[in-house]
Amino acid sequence: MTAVVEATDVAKTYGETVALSSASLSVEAGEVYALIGPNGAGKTTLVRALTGTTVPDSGSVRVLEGEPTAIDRDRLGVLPQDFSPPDRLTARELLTYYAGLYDDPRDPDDVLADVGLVDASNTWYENLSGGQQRRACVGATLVNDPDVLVLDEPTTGIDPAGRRTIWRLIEALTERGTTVLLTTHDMAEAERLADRVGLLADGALIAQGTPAALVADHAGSSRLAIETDADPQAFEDLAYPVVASGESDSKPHRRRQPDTIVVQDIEPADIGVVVDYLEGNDLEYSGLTWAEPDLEDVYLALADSTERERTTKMGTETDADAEDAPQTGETA
Ligand SMILES: Nc1ncnc2c1ncn2[C@@H]1O[C@H](COP(=O)(O)OP(=O)(O)OP(=O)(O)O)[C@@H](O)[C@H]1O
Repeated sequence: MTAVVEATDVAKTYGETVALSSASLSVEAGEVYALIGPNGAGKTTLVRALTGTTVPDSGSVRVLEGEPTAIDRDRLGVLPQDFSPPDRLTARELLTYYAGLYDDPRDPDDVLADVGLVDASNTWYENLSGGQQRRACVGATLVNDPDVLVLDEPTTGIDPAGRRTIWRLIEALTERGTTVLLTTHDMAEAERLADRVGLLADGALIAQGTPAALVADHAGSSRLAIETDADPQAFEDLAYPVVASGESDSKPHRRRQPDTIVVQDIEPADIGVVVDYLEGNDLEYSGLTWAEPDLEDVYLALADSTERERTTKMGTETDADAEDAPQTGETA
């Protein structure tokens, strides 16, 4: 397989902020690779390094086997996160304008149809809804029928139906061999579209793999959530691991909701065992929900712990700063 998009040990610092510490990834021809990770993890910085709009402090990037700044622009489509086209162009004029930048562009009306904007084609960009604007921006990346598509949060702000339009579009493109690197906060999007997912946290790729492999390695087991006010100790004799996860005490302003007991490692065929246990022990419950682990669980297992470490560290630093700061009545 040929690496079409490649980052090797990319590092980038802004002042004291380490945006990327050492990030390496490789996207093969025809693959969809999704970068996920918390706000500020470095996703956009990596995308910018890969598309030549920022220069890494160290490490190397290659796109279509060349420097990002030297590649044939006809072959690349890039949607920056903050892409902001002129307000007083209609959706059609916008795509026509971008189509005019290429030697052999697609028909802008076909692209408008692809992104579901035919009915809004004569509306000024500034009067399109937020989701329609994002669709127009996605359309602008498609006018040159690129071989490589880099999309930084393509579906942010787009409604669920529109998101599916964009997903189907990306799927159709990949069927024709387009290579796609995208960033997203939508785990369903990553799970549906991506052949491989990379999880960035604090400037480093802490996990990469197919969604299925990441789920198998990091997401834990299938589980059954029981909505009940029963005492967690009442579940001690159940033959499965059980954890209590109640929020009602921490949100006293809300109407009291039942707490949740989560039974882990349980397959659907064994739900009856739990129901029998509940009934045999007179434990009242208002709902049962079984769930398979998914990419969101991977995210929560890996990124949440780095987020907690970061906030704990920030809290410690703030405490230390407060100790260093002059006390009331002291002079600096
Ligand atoms: N031009 C810049 N100047 C200063 N700091 C920057 C700049 N670009 C990014 N950063 C910082 O680098 C870190 C990584 O930012 P980046 O935008 O790459 O994160 P991200 O993962 O894309 O976040 P989000 O999910 O919120 O879009 C952040 O702390 C950000 O504030």
